[in-house]
Amino acid sequence: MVRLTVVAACSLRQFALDYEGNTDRIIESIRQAKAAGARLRVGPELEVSGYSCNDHFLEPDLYLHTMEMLARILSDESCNGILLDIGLPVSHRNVNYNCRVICLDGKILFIRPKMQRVHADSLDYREMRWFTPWTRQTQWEDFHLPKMLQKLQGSTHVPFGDCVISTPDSCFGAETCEEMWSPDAPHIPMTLDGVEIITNSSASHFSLQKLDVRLKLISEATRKCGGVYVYSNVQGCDGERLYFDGCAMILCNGQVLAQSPQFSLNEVDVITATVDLEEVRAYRSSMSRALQAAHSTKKYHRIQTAFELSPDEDDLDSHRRPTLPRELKFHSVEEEVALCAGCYLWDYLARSGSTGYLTPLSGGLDSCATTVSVFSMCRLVISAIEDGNQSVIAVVKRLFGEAPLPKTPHELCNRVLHTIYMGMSQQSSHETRQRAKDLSAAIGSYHVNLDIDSVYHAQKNLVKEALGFEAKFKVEGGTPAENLMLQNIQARTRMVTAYEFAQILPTTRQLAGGGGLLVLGSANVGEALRGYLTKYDCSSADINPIGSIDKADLKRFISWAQVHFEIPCLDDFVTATPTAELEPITEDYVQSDEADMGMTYAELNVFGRLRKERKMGPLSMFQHLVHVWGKDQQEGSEKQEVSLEPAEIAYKVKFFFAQYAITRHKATTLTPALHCNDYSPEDNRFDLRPFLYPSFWRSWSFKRIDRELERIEKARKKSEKS
Ligand SMILES: Nc1ncnc2c1ncn2[C@@H]1O[C@H](COP(=O)(O)OP(=O)(O)OC[C@H]2O[C@@H]([n+]3cccc(C(=O)O)c3)[C@H](O)[C@@H]2O)[C@@H](O)[C@H]1O
Ligand SMILES: Nc1ncnc2c1ncn2[C@@H]1O[C@H](COP(=O)(O)OP(=O)(O)OP(=O)(O)O)[C@@H](O)[C@H]1O
Ligand SMILES: NC(=O)CC[C@H](N)C(=O)O
Repeated sequence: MVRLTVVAACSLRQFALDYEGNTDRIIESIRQAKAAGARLRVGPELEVSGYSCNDHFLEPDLYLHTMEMLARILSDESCNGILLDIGLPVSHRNVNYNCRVICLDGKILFIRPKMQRVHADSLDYREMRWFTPWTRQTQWEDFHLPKMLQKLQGSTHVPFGDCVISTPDSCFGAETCEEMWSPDAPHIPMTLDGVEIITNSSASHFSLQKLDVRLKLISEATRKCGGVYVYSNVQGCDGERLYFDGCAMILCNGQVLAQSPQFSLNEVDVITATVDLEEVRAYRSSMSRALQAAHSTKKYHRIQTAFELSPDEDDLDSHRRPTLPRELKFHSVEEEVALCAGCYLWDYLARSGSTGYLTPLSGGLDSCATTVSVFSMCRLVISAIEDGNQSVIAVVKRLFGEAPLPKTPHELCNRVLHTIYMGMSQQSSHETRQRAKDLSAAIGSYHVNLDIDSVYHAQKNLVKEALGFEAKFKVEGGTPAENLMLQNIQARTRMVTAYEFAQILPTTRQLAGGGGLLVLGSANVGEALRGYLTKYDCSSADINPIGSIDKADLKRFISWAQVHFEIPCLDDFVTATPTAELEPITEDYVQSDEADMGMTYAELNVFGRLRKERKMGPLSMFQHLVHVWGKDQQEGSEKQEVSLEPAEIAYKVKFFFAQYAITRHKATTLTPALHCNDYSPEDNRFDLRPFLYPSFWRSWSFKRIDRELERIEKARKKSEKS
């Protein structure tokens, strides 16, 4: 026996506060879902307002406008004939909720608010600041419709609460994003109460290799409970540092049936799958499950509708077949960096209305990675143009004016990307200057090669003239203060010069589109964590596509791009020693990042993850690393490359925390960075900490490390004696 139904999940390129654009995309997705024969369409979380409205969620205007947009969808007859699960914020009895409105044929069936304890509120989410969770499981009450909806509804109230929908042939229930991630996930009591289809409306951000976790959670849910899972997500940059990586999915009993692209420039991606509800019933028919279901006390109020999910005529339709399981498509870290940064940069360019980008290109790996991210964007855009993507074409037309549309990524790159090398005769090597030139030539960017010596000397002379003091570099016998001042003149001059050229280049090149260029930053996550950057230098920019990515991943990305983007000169960037080139190069001295920082990029990665993701203070980090990096590694454990004495580890941990505390103030002014890693130290959104610390050297936690070190060394001596 079969009972077939077609369900649809969407990835929509929503944009915070773009009410009309968002509604257009919702209606288009409904149209596409219907055209594919779907009986149920699920959209992303808060799709009408956009997810990242932040404190706008506290404004009554927003609730008015989302209701106006809902009225537009309900009164659009082309949206009839399909069950709709739409995400929007709703104010109920003066309390704001993050809701799903379930509708059919121009009427609301019920409103389901996001539930107790499972509002997204960690890392980069702040939902509890704007929304109140619905705390009463399986309970509901009447929602008083605003006047504009009363007419359409033909009544004044609809149910509001933790209910499910019962159709003549099945039952579906909604959980919202984070709810699935929680140990108390609603899909468990729902499925034990006979709900066969779970819809999930998400705004789930991208971070490297996270898709695997997401998929595991959904497949676990349906493998354990049986059932169909229809997962929808936002796509693109909706106005914040987060990139939402789409990838709508439909699963049945733990197997993937359909997946939309994880990285695409499409406005609307709709996927559908034909599922056999009888397979769900058969999967669930075990005594153990039946006993648990019988014991479950959570019984959901069922909102009845006469609308069938699997009309008989569909089963008789000889064309309709259940969708076969498939493997989910995953990308490697390198591909993820290329695609995510490329898509994000395109959204930023398109939505900011800017004319293009400018990258200060130093010949080092980081600014190379930022530059190649823009080239990746150009590749994605050209392929979207070839696919006839109208929204992309409209933006490219704005950028090209009367000129014909570009045919290659290089042509597009020449129009939108400007690279600028700002050398100093004594400090800049021929190699870095040449690498910058070579990369620009390989990707087609508009390149400027200049020297900033005259500005540097003018600045330096201010001190000489005003104070009668001639500052010297360390290698010339200067003090650390002099050395720093001279380095920072260069670093900050580069920032001013970058903005100057970003402002004027579109005029000198007579570019269409108006306005200036956006300046891109390229400080990586390790440098930000260690504070190895000059405050308000060229690391200060408008947006930083690589700010939450570590050096090792950037290296992998560039090595990958060398092959896949066919840019042979990238090899030179990967093999070069990272250097700031702020101090004069002499016969026996070349400035090096890792020597300056007193730690390696690899160590910074470890410290960063332990500090943020594993929530370790100095003492726990020391204790943990003694196990991981220590000489006495556990038998049977994977042998680590590092093998250090406890005293060396104690020193490294202390040194890291001491430097971190001294330079933490720089995190307050970091350029907004595309979020790719959950250990990003950008304190503006992800990592809320003080920026004025007492000295760690005299701290109680460091004294505790000393005491612990003493204990370890005593224990070791004792065991050596015996
Ligand atoms: N607690 C506090 N709260 C708020 N602000 C505080 C502060 N302490 C210092 N400051 C401010 O911060 C300033 C010190 O920071 P900053 O000016 O960055 O100076 P600083 O960190 O001392 O030096 C920058 C270092 O970054 C290195 N570097 C590495 C790689 C690249 C680049 C580059 O520029 O390309 C530079 C450069 O070699 C140098 O060693 C102080 O002069 C003061 O204005
Ligand atoms: N000679 C230069 N010409 C143009 N831009 C520069 C130059 N030196 C530094 N910059 C810019 O300033 C930023 C910070 O400088 P820094 O020396 O810290 O580089 P970095 O973070 O090590 O990056 P990279 O690996 O690109 O050199 C660089 O990412 C780059 O954008
Ligand atoms: N909007 C949400 O509830 C998202 C939270 C969830 N942890 C995620 O990253 O997907």
